[in-house]
Amino acid sequence: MELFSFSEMSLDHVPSYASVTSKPNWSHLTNTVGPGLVEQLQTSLDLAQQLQIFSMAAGKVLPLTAIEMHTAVGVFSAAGSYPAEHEYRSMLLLNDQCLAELVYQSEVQISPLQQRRLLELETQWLFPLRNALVVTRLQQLALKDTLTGLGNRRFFDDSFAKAVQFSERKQQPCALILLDLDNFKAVNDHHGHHAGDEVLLAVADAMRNTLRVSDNLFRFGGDEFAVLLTSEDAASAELVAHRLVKAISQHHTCDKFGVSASAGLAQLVELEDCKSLFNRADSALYQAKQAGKNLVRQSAKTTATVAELAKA
Ligand SMILES: Nc1nc2c(ncn2[C@@H]2O[C@H](COP(=O)(O)OP(=O)(O)OP(=O)(O)O)[C@@H](O)[C@H]2O)c(=O)[nH]1
Repeated sequence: MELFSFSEMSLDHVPSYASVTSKPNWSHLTNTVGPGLVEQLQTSLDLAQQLQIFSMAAGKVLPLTAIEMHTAVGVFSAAGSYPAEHEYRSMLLLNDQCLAELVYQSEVQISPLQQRRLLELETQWLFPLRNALVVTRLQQLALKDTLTGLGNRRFFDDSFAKAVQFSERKQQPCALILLDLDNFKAVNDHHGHHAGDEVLLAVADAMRNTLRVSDNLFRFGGDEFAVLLTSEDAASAELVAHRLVKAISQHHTCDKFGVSASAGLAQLVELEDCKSLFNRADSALYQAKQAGKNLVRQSAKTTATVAELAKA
């Protein structure tokens, strides 16, 4: 069965948005396992928090070591989950749609009676879960570039500020790579906008395939992209930048249209702010373009450079 999918999600799929957000009538639901679960679940629209609330109730039915929830908007694990020998899977269905699949793990065999009691709990979760799924998906859509599915500029600004703050507090490395495609305008001019979009999708694919995690990839619009690296990933940022540039130029679609990418890289230095780090990566990108394109240039990682840029 298909997971509750938002792929073509518009609010038309939901009978009425009001019906999703307004309080449903719970009277038909059995509440034999413990009062208050529905109310507790309704206090949050955060999927991870709802899973946590649910897992506490489920833990009273039997000793569980893990609960994992698979949804169309991601996979979530209850805090402290660890694998065990016995597994039980259950689909959370609402109006013939699968909202989620739950995977329970336990050191002991899960009996039919316990399965039934878990089902009673799951039933109480259906409406709060659907609400949280809708909200999460809308939040995701607001932060994603519609063409490539990468994070958009808004998401970047937010993530960038958080990453810089985190790195300064923890004294950990943080690096920013800005990429701009080379000769992209010619694709639009000679082959049409559709071919241009195909190239942008290919670039996003090449970038995703190059990096371990893709939630730090962004498209600013046009042919500009950014990669935000923190902790140990930031230490190997130069290597990553070279890999990205190579992966883009070697992607068969980019190769077909003669498109490559130039990259500018900057590593955060002590007491530096977002603006300065961004400006240094941007200057390095400019240098890569000037030096002949399809290249990586790195901003000198010195506080003197930062001071000079701040003065400029
Ligand atoms: N197909 C497509 N084109 C876009 C999109 N957004 C912006 N563009 C086009 O992207 C092009 C960007 O132009 P430039 O960066 O100046 O072109 P370039 O040829 O890459 O220039 P260099 O960086 O000097 O190599 C313009 O032609 C825009 O119209 C989009 O979403 N889809």
